[in-house]
Amino acid sequence: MADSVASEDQKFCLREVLDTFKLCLSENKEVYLQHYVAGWRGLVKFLNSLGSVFGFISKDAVNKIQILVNHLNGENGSQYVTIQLMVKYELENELVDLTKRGSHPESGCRTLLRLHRALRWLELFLERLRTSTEDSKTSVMCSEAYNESLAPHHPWVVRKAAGMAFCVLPGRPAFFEVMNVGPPEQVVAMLGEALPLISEVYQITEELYTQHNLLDLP
Ligand SMILES: CCCCCCCC/C=C\CCCCCCCC(=O)N[C@@H](COP(=O)(O)O)[C@H](O)/C=C/CCCCCCCCCCCCC
Repeated sequence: MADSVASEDQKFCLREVLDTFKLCLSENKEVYLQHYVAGWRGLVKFLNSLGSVFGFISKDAVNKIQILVNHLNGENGSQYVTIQLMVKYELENELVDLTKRGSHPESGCRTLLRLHRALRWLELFLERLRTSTEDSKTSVMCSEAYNESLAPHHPWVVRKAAGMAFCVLPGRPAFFEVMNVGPPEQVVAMLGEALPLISEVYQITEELYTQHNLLDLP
């Protein structure tokens, strides 16, 4: 019984991730960090269900999620409720390494930037998935999205490892099944619902980081 509860808990559900991203935005278009990291946690469940080849990616994502959770639960947690507050607080208190890595390797701003770039990958990948046909290859869609988003920020060795992992991605039918939504038409409909939300969260973060010149944090 305990086992089946645990495995249900670990099971990915696209609806859950969608709901979490809906909760991300406040009325004033601020991004709640708690829901942002919860969205990533949900996505990592998906990644984990694809097998150990993706372990190095999952590990990095979990590590970054944990850094942000530690900020949220820390003594200055109230400064991390939204990413807008986080940016203001960390910049005003000189808690961000702006030009080279130094004494703040785990700043919220730097850590979130890595996930923010990955969110762009997700947006591009899901859009390809949404408009794909039955015989489209997930590995191709995934690597195209990766090349347009994360790859320019990764060293050769990471790009190589990521490329090898993409090659073992399951085909579109199996992929849709893991999403745990229902038949392909429903998956496509739900992707259509999820994408504008993900895109809005991405755009708001992008504008905030642009305003503060934070898009190249080391
Ligand atoms: C809706 C369901 C379908 C899609 C579900 C996708 C699930 C994806 C879940 C998580 C994505 C992983 C997020 C990875 C964050 C990477 C952050 C990053 O860029 N880290 C690098 C830089 O960090 P620092 O060294 O500066 O601290 C780090 O070097 C990266 C290491 C690991 C490799 C990252 C490769 C990322 C590939 C993203 C595609 C994931 C493929 C998933 C396949 C569905």
